[in-house]
Amino acid sequence: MAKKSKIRTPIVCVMGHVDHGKTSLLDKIRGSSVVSTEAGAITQHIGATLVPLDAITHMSGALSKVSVNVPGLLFIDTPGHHAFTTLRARGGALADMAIVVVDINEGFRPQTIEALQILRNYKTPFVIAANKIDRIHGWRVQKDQPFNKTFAQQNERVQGILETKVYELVGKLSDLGFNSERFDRVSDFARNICIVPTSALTGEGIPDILMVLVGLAQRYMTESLKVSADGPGAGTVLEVKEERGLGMTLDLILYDGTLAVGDEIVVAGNEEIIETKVRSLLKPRPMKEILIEERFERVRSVTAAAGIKVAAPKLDGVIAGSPLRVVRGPNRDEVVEQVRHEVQDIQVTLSDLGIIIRADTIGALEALSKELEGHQIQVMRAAVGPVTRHDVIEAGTIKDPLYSAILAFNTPVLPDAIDTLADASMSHVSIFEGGVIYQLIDDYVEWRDAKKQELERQRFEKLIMPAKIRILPDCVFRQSNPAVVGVRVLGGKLQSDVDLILTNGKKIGHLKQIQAKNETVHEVDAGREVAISIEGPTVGRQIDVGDDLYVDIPERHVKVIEREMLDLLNPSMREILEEFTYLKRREDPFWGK
Ligand SMILES: Nc1nc2c(ncn2[C@@H]2O[C@H](COP(=O)(O)OP(=O)(O)OP(=O)(O)O)[C@@H](O)[C@H]2O)c(=O)[nH]1
Repeated sequence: MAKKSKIRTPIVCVMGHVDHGKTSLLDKIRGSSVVSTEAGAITQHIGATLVPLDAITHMSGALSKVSVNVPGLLFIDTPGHHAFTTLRARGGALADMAIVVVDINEGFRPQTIEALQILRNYKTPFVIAANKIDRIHGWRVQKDQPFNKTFAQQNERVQGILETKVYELVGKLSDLGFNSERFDRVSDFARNICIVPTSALTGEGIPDILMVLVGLAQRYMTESLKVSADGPGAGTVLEVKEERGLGMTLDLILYDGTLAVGDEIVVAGNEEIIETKVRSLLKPRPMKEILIEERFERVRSVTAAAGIKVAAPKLDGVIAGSPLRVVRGPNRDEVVEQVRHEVQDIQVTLSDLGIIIRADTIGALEALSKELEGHQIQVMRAAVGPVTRHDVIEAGTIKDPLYSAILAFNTPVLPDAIDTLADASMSHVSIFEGGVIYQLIDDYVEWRDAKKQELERQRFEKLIMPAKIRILPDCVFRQSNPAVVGVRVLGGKLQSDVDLILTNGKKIGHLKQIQAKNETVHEVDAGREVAISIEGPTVGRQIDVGDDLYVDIPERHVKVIEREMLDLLNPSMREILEEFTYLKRREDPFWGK
């Protein structure tokens, strides 16, 4: 089989909402190794599980008349979005394909939608496992059977429920812009996403989901899965671990070429690029040999795709998620440059003005930034690692307060950053933490919108509003210094601390205080009668009983009100504003424009 094709095993990641069955599905796939001897055995790799094609065809009862040259499937053992986004290969996702697990009884939940958005961003083919079909009331379990066999055994009512549930998923997917169908009705994988009803508990539908993945890989990925079997290896570091008797080791997923003992390799360290030589390659021992003292089995070389442990000198400081490349031939410098480039090349679009984002790995940062881009939220700085004091200070000095925020995805906030945040001068800065992208974004958007409203309200409060008043007869309480007179608010909203003019435009003085029923008030609406004190004029000279006065709104306030806040004015205020600007624009048509 390996000779027939130069196509490598596709790498698969399982995603989905909490408790919908990701781990159980992986366990079931792993546990299916108890297949008859003629089928290839499922083998445990480091950080991954290999299911050979023979085992898949055997399980599904599918005949090998379909010419398949995908050698099998390699499942990453860690399920979830985070594994998907964090594990990268050449700037894209390490996983070639994904299973999105959905509890058929619960339907789509936030993380299901998030998984789909991530897969769409990465353009990764995927299949939906409509899981927990055995929970449908009245379901008759047909252990480990392909879907069509078990479906045929169900009564009409149960079949009907399953159909309805599947169509609910089809509807949801359609809302999100995906065409989908139950897998056995799909003829064109390019047009439709396959929904495979499964039970991770009973194994029903598991053979089908494996077959659909093989089909997807076969049809759409054969180009990208081509490897030169003896070409230099390329992989992604899952973890850096110290192992007894071996020293520092790397758990690696090799996704291209081969890796052999004695190969020169290049990986990225915290501070620098590390060049070293493979001392040994280790695989987990099969379960049945568990009594043998040594936990690992040594191999001379591995070919992609595979999960393998690499022991080598100088591995201290290697970053999880780092690329690993084999140097073969004279291109050493080129390979070093490639590794350096891949680590530095964080594909995040940055703006001069925007929020600050932090994440635990390069891949996670990139995923977060892609989502933010989708929400049209600008990012000013993006970095791997915990939130620092410097981040808080930087967020505090951003000009637009709506961007004074830090999003920390799967990464902690350092104690001195928390201290700095507590400082009064940083009270306008917020940090949002979490392990779920959509939640982080929702939290930020909610905060931003509330802040925006608050700022608008404050601005509105500071603006001088239009008002027109008339000095009433028999209510002159004081002639001057200041003049105190009774007035009726003819229209608009009268506020204290404003300048007044006559209806001919002549400046009169400053309205200092408003008294309504012997109490000082800051503003009164149209129709009310109040006493006001005016600094400047003398009653009987500049003003008199029966005079109408306007509040003299400064030109720049008129600009803001007319451009942005007209909707917020009531009809009476709008009417007075029109009269007032008409008066002003008689002399200067562009006044306040
Ligand atoms: N009846 C039934 N129960 C299932 C099935 N799949 C998973 N479960 C149960 O659902 C629960 C959650 O399953 P997990 O596999 O832990 O779900 P998960 O998606 O990995 O959850 P997290 O790791 O917490 O995100 C467990 O109690 C499982 O036994 C299924 O197909 N049928």
